[in-house]
Amino acid sequence: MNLYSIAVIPGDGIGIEVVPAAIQVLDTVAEIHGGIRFDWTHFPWGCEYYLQHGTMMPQDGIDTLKSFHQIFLGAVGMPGLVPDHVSLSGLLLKIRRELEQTINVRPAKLLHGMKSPLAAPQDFDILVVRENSEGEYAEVGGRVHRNGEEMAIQSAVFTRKASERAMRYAFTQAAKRRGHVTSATKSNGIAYSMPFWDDVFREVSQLYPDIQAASNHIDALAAFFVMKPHVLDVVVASNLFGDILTDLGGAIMGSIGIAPAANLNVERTYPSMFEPVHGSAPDIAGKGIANPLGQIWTSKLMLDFLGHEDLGEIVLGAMEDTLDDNVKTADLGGTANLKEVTERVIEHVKLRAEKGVSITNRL
Ligand SMILES: NC(=O)c1ccc[n+]([C@@H]2O[C@H](COP(=O)([O-])OP(=O)(O)OC[C@H]3O[C@@H](n4cnc5c(N)ncnc54)[C@H](O)[C@@H]3O)[C@@H](O)[C@H]2O)c1
Ligand SMILES: O=C(O)C[C@@H](O)C(=O)O
Ligand SMILES: [K+]
Ligand SMILES: [Mn+2]
Repeated sequence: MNLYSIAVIPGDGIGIEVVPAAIQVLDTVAEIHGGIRFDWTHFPWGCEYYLQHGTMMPQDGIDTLKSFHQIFLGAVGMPGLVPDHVSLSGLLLKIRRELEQTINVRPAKLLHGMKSPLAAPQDFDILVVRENSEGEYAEVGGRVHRNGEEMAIQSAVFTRKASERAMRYAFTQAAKRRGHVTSATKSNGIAYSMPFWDDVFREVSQLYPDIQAASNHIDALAAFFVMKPHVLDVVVASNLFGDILTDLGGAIMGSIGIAPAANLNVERTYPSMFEPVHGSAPDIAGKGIANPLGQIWTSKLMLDFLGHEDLGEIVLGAMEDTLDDNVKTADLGGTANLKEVTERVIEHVKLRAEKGVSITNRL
């Protein structure tokens, strides 16, 4: 029996609703497999915790997380009660940084049964590799003259090490896919960091002569996501550009509510963290109508990272079966609630397993 100890941080808003849904799916998959089990340990960290304790997580929170295999997180943020820069930097960004989850992997592909808001999309399958440790998110800067003519300075940090690491990861992924990497740049407007990013990209691309490399300015690339997403394979981007492109990726898939993500510690020195692209969605929280598919697809990414790609495939297949049945939440134009979608996904996981779609053959 392979036991995976997972730290669970549902967080805030719909995180508290979608995380248990995905856990149910993972427990079902584990039961069917028979040789793996998940041991879930829940941590009530988030904005409510902050309002009680004055911190988003305990002082030794990071050390606590280090003893787990992986982290499964929902979303962080209650902007009405805690400023976003306080909540995100005290929990989400702190974990990404301190556990050296330097790469954020975010797929955007047209699933069976999904309707894209694009009028006539060709099949697309994009993998965005987002640099996750520095760039525009670096904690360098400050605010001065608070009582007078206030000003703020925030510097972006681009190191060769982190840029190269994200790019190498992107090329490695492209080699397993359609062999194409597009770099998001903005060297026509940002005169130091982006030309540097481009130089590193050129150097790294020379190490992978079989992979086609292209560079596009972020503004044009954003338009490509809408006009011709099918031409893109792997996209490598800085922290901020990757953030923006992946909400757009969710949008062209049909809803940000289905977009998955993985914050990877590629060296596996510390746990990685699996959490969907979307946030805590305060506008729909507590109503049981959030789309659980982003969190469920995210659980597939965790299965993949744990080496159970066959199980991950079943989960994604069961999601597509559910969409094909037209069992959809309101963000997808449907009338089903979170519970109904989750139950249908679980049914399809079981059906796929019964049909022997892959589990037994591949064990
Ligand atoms: N990784 C994270 O934890 C993360 C990511 C993004 C935003 N946030 C935080 O979440 C809060 C809200 O941010 P926001 O409104 O900019 O982004 P958001 O992703 O929470 O919501 C944007 C829109 O998408 C909808 N949506 C998102 N997920 C959905 C789902 N699963 N099902 C159905 N609809 C869904 C919401 O209802 C909303 O209309 C803020 O505090 C923000 O900082 C956290
Ligand atoms: O900016 C961030 O990284 C927070 C959130 O928007 C996300 O995409 O995870
Ligand atoms: K999230
Ligand atoms: Mn985002």
